[in-house]
Amino acid sequence: MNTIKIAPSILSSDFSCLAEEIIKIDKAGADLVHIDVMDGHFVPNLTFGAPVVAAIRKVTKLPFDVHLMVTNPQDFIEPFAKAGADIITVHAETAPHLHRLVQNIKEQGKKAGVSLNPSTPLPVVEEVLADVDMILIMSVNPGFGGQQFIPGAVNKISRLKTMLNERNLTVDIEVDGGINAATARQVIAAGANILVAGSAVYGAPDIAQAIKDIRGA
Ligand SMILES: O=C(CO)[C@@H](O)[C@H](O)COP(=O)(O)O
Ligand SMILES: [Fe+2]
Repeated sequence: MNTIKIAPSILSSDFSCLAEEIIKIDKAGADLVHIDVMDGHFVPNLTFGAPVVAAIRKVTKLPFDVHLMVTNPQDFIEPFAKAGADIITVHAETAPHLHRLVQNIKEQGKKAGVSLNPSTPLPVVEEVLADVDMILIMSVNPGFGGQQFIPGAVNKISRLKTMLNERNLTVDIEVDGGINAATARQVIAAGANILVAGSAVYGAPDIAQAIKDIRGA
């Protein structure tokens, strides 16, 4: 659990050459490809659908970390699973039947993640902690890349880590939004082990160095 994984978000990549942008992070040492799926409803933006994921599945063997920011995640689990997702994360705010959704993801043979917006309290996931593979703590309000890190995420990660330790559970803690070498240091110290970074990776002059700096923070 101590290995830090870096998941560059292709939201910050150049969509006109998406395949090359993914090959670039693969060669630069990324551990996962973070794919932000936005529906223009849960969040004010539109991004990728399952056909895009199926198309880019051909260009890399890196695991696909699909972050579903959609109002009706139950309709998208199977399409994204079939398209080649490895981890499927749903937002707790979109899911009155969160336990069922987590089971649906696992029935597809995929790892199940649950995400929390900055304003959503941790106890919302307490009852599914034993069922999930990953909790994604949002450190920005979802919808856009390039936003500023919300410092309250650090304490939230620490409290989640304590909840997991108390229950003797091994669950990945992913953090997403405003991650760079400086904020990475804080979230790693708090207990996060998967770090999403969009603009800090794709906006860097040397992508491999940026990944190295975040991992080593
Ligand atoms: O889910 C989201 C935004 O909603 C993220 O995955 C962003 O794409 C992260 O971008 P940076 O904050 O790292 O630029
Ligand atoms: Fe994301």
